[in-house]
Amino acid sequence: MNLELRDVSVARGGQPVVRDVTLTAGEGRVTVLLGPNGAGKTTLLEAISGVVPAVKGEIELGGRTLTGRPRTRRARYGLAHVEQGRSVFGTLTTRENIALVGDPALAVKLFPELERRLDVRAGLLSGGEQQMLVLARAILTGPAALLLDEMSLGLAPGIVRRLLPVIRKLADEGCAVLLVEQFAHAALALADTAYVLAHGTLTYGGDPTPLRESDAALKRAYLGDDS
Ligand SMILES: Nc1ncnc2c1ncn2[C@@H]1O[C@H](COP(=O)(O)OP(=O)(O)OP(=O)(O)O)[C@@H](O)[C@H]1O
Repeated sequence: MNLELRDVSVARGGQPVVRDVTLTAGEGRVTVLLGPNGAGKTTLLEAISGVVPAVKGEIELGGRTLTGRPRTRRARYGLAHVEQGRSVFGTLTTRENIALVGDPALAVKLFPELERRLDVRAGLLSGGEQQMLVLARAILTGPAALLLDEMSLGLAPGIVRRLLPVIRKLADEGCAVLLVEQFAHAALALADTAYVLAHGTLTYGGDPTPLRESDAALKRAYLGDDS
């Protein structure tokens, strides 16, 4: 299913933060959303999953309207959102955290590293292990579209390299992945489509190749300068 946004605007504290964003995260594709701090990336993902309302525009998943629906309904339609901050149930074990949504053996298939940590309290896992746990849980819900918000925050690049192939495989199996990522180069290496958000508006959308090949093009998009 495609995730489609048309002319979406979002406000925070009464101030417009995202303006008239039109984008598609296609089925079976990794779509990356880049942009400087404070550009509105997190806010846009939150509007898609229903954490905050959109003040304007349409959001659809597989042709079904998400706009105006409660979060639970959006999840039933197949949308999953991994928010910033690696929220695990710290006092439950890794196994218990996974069992809330699915079979721990399937999570271990995705991330064999979790096997020897299954009976450890999730709060005691490393940041990288917690992120694997959070990602595995989201994948086990079988999402049609997955929003990922800065999974790599505070993680070593090696761990990020470990997570990205799992995301690629998920997309190859048909999921529409929309990835917000601060490691622009790592994200672009994976991307089928790239968007750049600067000051709340899109400054780039389409083939990631020019951004991959030219730091100057990437910088121009980040600055919102299309001269
Ligand atoms: N809960 C909130 N209340 C009021 N303003 C907010 C709130 N959350 C974010 N903002 C403001 O909205 C703007 C966009 O923030 P947002 O977190 O969406 O950007 P971002 O691109 O995800 O940045 P970062 O990479 O730093 O997370 C910023 O100016 C921020 O200060």
